[in-house]
Amino acid sequence: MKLAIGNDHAAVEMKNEIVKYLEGKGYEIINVGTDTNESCNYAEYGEKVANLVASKEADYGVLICGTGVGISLAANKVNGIRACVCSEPVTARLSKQHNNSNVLAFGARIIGIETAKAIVDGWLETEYEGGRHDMRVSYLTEIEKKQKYVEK
Ligand SMILES: O=C(CO)[C@H](O)[C@H](O)[C@H](O)COP(=O)(O)O
Repeated sequence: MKLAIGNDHAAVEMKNEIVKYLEGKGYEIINVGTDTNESCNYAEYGEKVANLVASKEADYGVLICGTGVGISLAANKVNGIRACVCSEPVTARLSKQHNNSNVLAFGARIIGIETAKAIVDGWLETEYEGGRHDMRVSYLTEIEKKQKYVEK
């Protein structure tokens, strides 16, 4: 399975640990950066990962910033992306099971590395359940198609 991973300056160290952890489990990683502690814009990295997932160049995406919020907001601007910020594994599992999330986000300034690993494991191990959730998830795509308020 191919995973795209991106982060801002707040999460370089945690990203590196998560990449090492996931590579050790056999996942193929596309690291879009950033790889320096220089202050940057989380939105660029959220966008890069989201585009890799939307284009199917990656199966899933993992995003880390200070809180997970800014970078997930950016990812959710890309059509087809369902990015969820999670600070514990139960929400991460349910975001896949019920919401078919395709991007996982969390905050390096909010959780520790062991919680981050548990979140990633729970999310990657869980399958989308389908059934009653299908029409709800499909409606998210319908919202994307109906957009008419374009901010200039
Ligand atoms: O987008 C965020 C807040 O939701 C992230 O936590 C960023 O990493 C954060 O805003 C960066 O803050 P900094 O003070 O510029 O390091």
